[in-house]
Amino acid sequence: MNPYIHVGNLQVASGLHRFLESEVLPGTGLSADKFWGQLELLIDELTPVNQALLHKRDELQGLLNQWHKQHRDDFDAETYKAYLYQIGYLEPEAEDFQITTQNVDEEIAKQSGPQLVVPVNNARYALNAANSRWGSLYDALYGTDVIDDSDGAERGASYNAARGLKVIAYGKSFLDQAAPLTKNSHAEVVAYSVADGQLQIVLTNGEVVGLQESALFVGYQGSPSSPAAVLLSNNGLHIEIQIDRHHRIGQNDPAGVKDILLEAAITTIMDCEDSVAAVDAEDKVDVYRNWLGLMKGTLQASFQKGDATVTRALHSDRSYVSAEGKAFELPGRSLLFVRNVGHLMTIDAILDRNGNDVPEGILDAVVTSAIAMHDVIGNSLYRNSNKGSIYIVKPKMHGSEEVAFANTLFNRVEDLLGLERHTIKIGVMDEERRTSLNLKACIREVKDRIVFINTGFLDRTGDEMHTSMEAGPMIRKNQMKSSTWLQGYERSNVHVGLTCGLQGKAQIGKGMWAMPDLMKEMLKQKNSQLEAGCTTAWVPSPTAATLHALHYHQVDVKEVQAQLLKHSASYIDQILEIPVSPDASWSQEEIQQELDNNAQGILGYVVRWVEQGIGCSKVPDINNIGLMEDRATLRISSQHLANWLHHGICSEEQVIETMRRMASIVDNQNANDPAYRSMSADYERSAAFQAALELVLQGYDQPNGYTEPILHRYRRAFKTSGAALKA
Ligand SMILES: CC(=O)SCCNC(=O)CCNC(=O)[C@H](O)C(C)(C)COP(=O)(O)OP(=O)(O)OC[C@H]1O[C@@H](n2cnc3c(N)ncnc32)[C@H](O)[C@@H]1OP(=O)(O)O
Ligand SMILES: O=CC(=O)O
Ligand SMILES: [Mg+2]
Repeated sequence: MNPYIHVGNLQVASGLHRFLESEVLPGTGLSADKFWGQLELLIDELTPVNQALLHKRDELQGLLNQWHKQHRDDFDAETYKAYLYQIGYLEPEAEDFQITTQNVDEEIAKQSGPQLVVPVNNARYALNAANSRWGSLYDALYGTDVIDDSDGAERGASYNAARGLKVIAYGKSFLDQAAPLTKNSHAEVVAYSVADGQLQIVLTNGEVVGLQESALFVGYQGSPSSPAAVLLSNNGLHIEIQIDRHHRIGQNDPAGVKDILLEAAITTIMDCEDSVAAVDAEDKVDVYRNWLGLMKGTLQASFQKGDATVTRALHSDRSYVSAEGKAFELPGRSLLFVRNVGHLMTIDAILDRNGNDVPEGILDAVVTSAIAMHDVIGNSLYRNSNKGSIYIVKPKMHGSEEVAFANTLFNRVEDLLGLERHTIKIGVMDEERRTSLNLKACIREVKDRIVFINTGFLDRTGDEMHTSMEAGPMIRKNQMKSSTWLQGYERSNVHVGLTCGLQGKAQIGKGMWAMPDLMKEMLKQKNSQLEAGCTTAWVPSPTAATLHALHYHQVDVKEVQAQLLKHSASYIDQILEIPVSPDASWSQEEIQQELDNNAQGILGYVVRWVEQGIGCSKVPDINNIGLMEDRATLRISSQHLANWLHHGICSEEQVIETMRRMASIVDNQNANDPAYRSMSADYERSAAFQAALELVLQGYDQPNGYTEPILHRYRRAFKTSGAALKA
């Protein structure tokens, strides 16, 4: 436990105090005295506002519970809607406006491409993510199920040439789609060269051809007659054809192509929130220190990979010669956002004048912005924002008052740090029902600093269930994605974003692909997000970013948005359609299957969260498909069980029996992890098991169905008593 240092009326955990005074503030031009003094004022003034907003959430939830209880047998959509207006849950339609955000980097304002999310406290992954601006298409194809195993093309311990041939064929057909030749195929090319500013391409039959659209050729590396790389640009994303006739792949390729490098994760979210388990000052400093390393460009991670020790650092920019013969560079790294936590939690890293924990969202805003000042003022080995902006993603806000509060907080942080107004930009997660319904009013509150809206459909599904908990038993989890409310929410988000003028100025983002191993399926499905008008969509890994980049070569998002802008619509009625089952007529087998699946996901995730401090895990579902689980997916599973329990679809005994049975399965799944503690050995003494059970049995009472309060409590207890429990 960190002892506290008294600064003014604040008490600051000594580890955090040391970190701020000796690592963050030096080089920013800020004096520690001024920093602490201003922080105290900010905490004094904004904490009560934050608390009042949380109080309003509870009040509204209470009113909704009551209304649904009274109208179970006579639900009427119009009466319901009128009531939502009456209690202020639905806000009056905001007047038309256009956002006016300035100094937004091209990656956000102009380029459409994948957005990667990564737990920032994992330096190895965070660096990998930052470097995922470019990804090897050949590696991404070879290593995933996009290439099938038939005809001797399985993945094995060593390179399989049969699989390699399929990869190369896929890569060349991608080039034919993104940058077609005037004749024939990239598969028939024997040489790429540059002459008179044009790409010249020699085919196997000796014919010299060019690109159908010659402007797609934008540069090269090496000599014009025998380039080491040919750089193309399509739909605003770059493609680098890498040539090396001595390389083990290039030597067997007629044109010497060894790889196709794709511009992939254009932006990355360094996550302090749902993929991270940070419950005290010590954890928060770990989170912040990696963000500092990224903002100063100094972060490194050393780890064992096979027999080798790898040291990973940030990549530098990439150098090319343009078609006209001028040297130029392209960014080597993804543009970084940082996701702060929401308004809900407090943390004892700092105690206020009354000795109370401070709101964690306030702490995050101050510290992550102070850290990002190193980038803004040029204290960094590499530049993140060329426009001098700080990009913060703010999650889990409910309605426009809460967004206005985030705006006030960011104003205050700018004043504290001496930054120009609106240096701190905001990405608004549209992931709570009250925000989806009032999105226009929400955007209006931050119209001078907004740089994205994003449909976080996972949290949003959790909120959907909790908000309407009393309306009845919810449909099964896997039916949610095709339900009316969710379709309406996705469409509405794009529509509202476009009408508020986000195109060309800010991202309209869509949610996570949560099946990290099913890349073939992702390639089939995830282009639909672009066809629905988003400029970016979330991926869980660098490999997924590289593969998802293919979609942006297929779909011209600008064109899609131009078409969508021609239509006006309101989706409120669709969003308000509550996903309760009309008859709840599931068989006992179906019910048990749903319980098993939810319980397995909850336990598999919670056990690593509570006992190992891992905030994002790949957990097999009952069909053995590895799912990305984070706090948002936990919110869904726990709320779903809580809802069925509340409505008597299952009993408490059945939940406990299911959880116990699934705990054994999860134990077996983790059998090879030496740090793992069995849950089934002693359910009563297993902190993870008890936390998982409480998330369900007490799920009804959790604020908005959030999982943080229970997770934090158990993790903190485990951190102090864990050693004893392990013995
Ligand atoms: C609802 C929401 O809020 S979604 C947003 C929160 N979710 C996320 O941030 C998801 C982030 N993704 C992850 O944490 C991981 O991909 C997981 C937990 C899903 C799977 O992790 P693992 O089981 O370790 O993945 P796997 O073994 O397949 O791959 C590991 C490799 O991929 C890399 N990797 C995986 N995910 C990421 C990532 N998000 N960013 C960077 N690198 C990554 C690792 O660096 C590692 O490569 P290395 O050995 O070269 O370092
Ligand atoms: O944060 C993303 C979500 O889906 O929730
Ligand atoms: Mg979320």
